[in-house]
Amino acid sequence: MSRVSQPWPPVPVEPAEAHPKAPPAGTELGVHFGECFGCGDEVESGLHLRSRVGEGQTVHSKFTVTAAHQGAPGLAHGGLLACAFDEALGSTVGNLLRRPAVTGKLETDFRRPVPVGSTLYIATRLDGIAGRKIYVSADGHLDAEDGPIAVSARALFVVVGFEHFSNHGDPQALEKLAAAHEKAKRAREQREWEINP
Ligand SMILES: CCCCCCCCCCCC(=O)SCCNC(=O)CCNC(=O)[C@H](O)C(C)(C)COP(=O)(O)OP(=O)(O)OC[C@H]1O[C@@H](n2cnc3c(N)ncnc32)[C@H](O)[C@@H]1OP(=O)(O)O
Repeated sequence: MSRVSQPWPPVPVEPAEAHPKAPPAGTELGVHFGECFGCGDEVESGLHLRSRVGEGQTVHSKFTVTAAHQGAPGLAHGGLLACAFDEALGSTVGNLLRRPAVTGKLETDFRRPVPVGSTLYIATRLDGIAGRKIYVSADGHLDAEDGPIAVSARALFVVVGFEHFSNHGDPQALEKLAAAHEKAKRAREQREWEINP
């Protein structure tokens, strides 16, 4: 099997313009759900991936590989690395486009082993949109933003209605999440009012 990839995006696309209310470059993106394996701070063995908006249609994420993420002794599990990319790519789509979307297809190229203790710096870019289909890709650099590429990924996200999550997920958890977001929004508005009434 050759490493030569198919053209990307695989179909003609429109440029993926960030939503007018997308967070600007430099913004640290918070945890979108505390119990998320990718970013949640309530999951002890999770990835605790952290992301920052970059210039253009990009997001920079990073996570440190721990013993809980091993496949072979001392090395990150490939599926775990794919999970990190799913999170980084999904966070890029959600935050920059502000449209609910789920992963339809995720393709990974594992180029170098990723040892426990190393940090993967994942640079993600929006590649284009075709109707409900959003194409996005990323490179994971080992131990520095300009380190060697250890893993690359390309994905198709498909825009869905919010009912996707209420019909198929846990409605009670969704309500809890919505209430937490509302509380955070009110606190932010209150802070802004105190600074600049
Ligand atoms: C601030 C917030 C932060 C938010 C931060 C969030 C970070 C979390 C990141 C984690 C994200 C996840 O893991 S999400 C969880 C993993 N993913 C899932 O559970 C998705 C499960 N799959 C599905 O529910 C469904 O198959 C869908 C929704 C993907 C598609 O179903 P559908 O709605 O019926 O639409 P369908 O017509 O089939 O597909 C729409 C178009 O996409 C194409 N398409 C669909 N799947 C594929 C595919 N695998 N490969 C090629 N093409 C595909 C179809 O051909 C079609 O093209 P055309 O005919 O239009 O040309």
